[in-house]
Amino acid sequence: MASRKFFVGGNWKMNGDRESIGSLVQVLNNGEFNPTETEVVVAPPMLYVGLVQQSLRPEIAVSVQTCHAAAKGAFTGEISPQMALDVGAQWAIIGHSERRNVFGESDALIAQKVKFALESGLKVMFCIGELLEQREAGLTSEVVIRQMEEVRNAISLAAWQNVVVAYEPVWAIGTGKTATPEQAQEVHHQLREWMAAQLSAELASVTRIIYGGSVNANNCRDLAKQEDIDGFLVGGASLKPDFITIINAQS
Ligand SMILES: O=C(CO)COP(=O)(O)O
Repeated sequence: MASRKFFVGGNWKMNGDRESIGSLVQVLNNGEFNPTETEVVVAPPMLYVGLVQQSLRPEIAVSVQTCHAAAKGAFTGEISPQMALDVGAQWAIIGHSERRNVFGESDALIAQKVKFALESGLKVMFCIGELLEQREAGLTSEVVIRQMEEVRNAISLAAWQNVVVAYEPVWAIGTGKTATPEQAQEVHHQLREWMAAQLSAELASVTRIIYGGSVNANNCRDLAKQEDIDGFLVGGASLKPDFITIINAQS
């Protein structure tokens, strides 16, 4: 098996204020983990990205939670990859289910955003995942593969080296209902097979596929044991000291 560096992202979503974010940064700065074994990235709300970047230990990278597919211009409320890079972010989360389902971002728009972010020099946590009714209708593979295809059609093969794929079943996000290790492994394995067939055997073996959806300090170890689960994208638990336990899930 190819060695893929374990990857743990913390998606803080629209949570926190200066005080609580300051405390969380202290927890992260004091937490023990081995940066040669695990890559750690946190995504604060946009307004705090620069502040977090300045106060956080350098072994933890900073991400934005979305960014637009243009460098600048008349896009009220948006930020560009260039701005993210300017304040020290190295990553963007793109295609999160809340962007897709609450803000109506289409597969096509998300593919454009992934393309533009990568071309601008950001690395991308690209999120995919099915709704509960899609899972119940047996459409999980079809949905996640269609989401992958949009991005495959938009970016070059070389660009995939800066992509981490985050499988986040929508029914597991913020619900306390985690996919079982077997359910997650099944989808991750299908994604890796799709990559081998549609991208290359090399990309299939090196690309990290991480799981998101109610990951916590109790369930992370069993999930991390699965062959095709290369880490996590964590929401609620990334706001707590539990995040340090999750970072160390594989050690
Ligand atoms: O959406 C998520 C991470 O991006 C997952 O959120 P929860 O861990 O709160 O379920």
